[in-house]
Amino acid sequence: MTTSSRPAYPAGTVITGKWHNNRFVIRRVLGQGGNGIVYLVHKAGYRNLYALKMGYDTLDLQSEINVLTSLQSQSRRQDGLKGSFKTPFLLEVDDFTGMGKEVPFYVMRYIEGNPIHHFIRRRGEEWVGITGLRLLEKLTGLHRLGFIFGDLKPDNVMVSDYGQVELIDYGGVSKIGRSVKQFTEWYDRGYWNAGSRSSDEAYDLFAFAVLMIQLLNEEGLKAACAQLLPQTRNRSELLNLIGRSPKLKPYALWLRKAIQGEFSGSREALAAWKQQIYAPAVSGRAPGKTPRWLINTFAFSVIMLGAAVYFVFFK
Ligand SMILES: Nc1ncnc2c1ncn2[C@@H]1O[C@H](COP(=O)(O)OP(=O)(O)OP(=O)(O)O)[C@@H](O)[C@H]1O
Repeated sequence: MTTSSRPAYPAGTVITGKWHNNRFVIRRVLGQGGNGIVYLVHKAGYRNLYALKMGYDTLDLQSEINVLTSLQSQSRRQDGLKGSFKTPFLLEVDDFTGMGKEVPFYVMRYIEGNPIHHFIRRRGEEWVGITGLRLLEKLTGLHRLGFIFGDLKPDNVMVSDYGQVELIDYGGVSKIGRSVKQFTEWYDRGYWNAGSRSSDEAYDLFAFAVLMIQLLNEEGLKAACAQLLPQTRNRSELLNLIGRSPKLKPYALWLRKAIQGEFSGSREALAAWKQQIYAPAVSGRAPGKTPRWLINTFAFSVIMLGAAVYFVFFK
């Protein structure tokens, strides 16, 4: 993420929308990136928490808003989509007059959690299989709507304490068939001279594979990037890395296919990932397969989360 330190509004500041007149009270800064500042807010008079993104540049934020609006209207039209693509992510779009100028902002669902690399560091590498699965499901949902995520990187993947995965920062989302809008070197197919920067499902799958390599062998990935010149960088470096890393072994078949662009699409890739992580672990031959206790723990966490939501909202 590009971090710039622009002045942020302090806690307690009330952001009043020019057009809808809704008032949002800032609690704290959640994060700051190249496109804007994201605040944790609550709507005045209510307890529910939201994330409010204030853009530096009207055009950049507007294109992000257009993508979110389009995603939302398409997911409403498509039946059969599960999970967060059915629950609205974008809640409000407005302008705010502050510090002598008009600033665009939008309000979205607050995603409570930690970026995936922090989550894995804290909870252990055996969580890679299951969080990877949840992330692939999100990407597949987006692909079904006709978009690719584009700028897939650990900072844009949040994982809750219950192991649920959410994508944030839709600034890099583009329609399938167009050019990739925003990318980050390591995860970019073009950076590895492994394909074009056109928006296809394989682009996201490539980035997903690099992200998995990073989660399980960051040092190896760093070394590969540091040693190579831009013109000598190529996918065989990644393939070698996959072959050399014992921790990547259980995922090697899948990762190779994604790096070589051999999946017909994300649905096939998702099915293959599922098969790989749910295959019975053969002691000594498949280190790192998602253990049965973890699958059960994850299922239990989801049930507990459902129960907690039920008691908070319906009791
Ligand atoms: N919906 C959300 N819920 C919780 N935290 C969020 C949410 N959206 C963004 N954040 C936090 O704010 C940070 C910056 O947000 P975001 O990545 O959208 O900004 P950006 O300017 O587009 O960043 P980049 O420079 O990576 O493109 C994120 O890394 C994350 O920590």
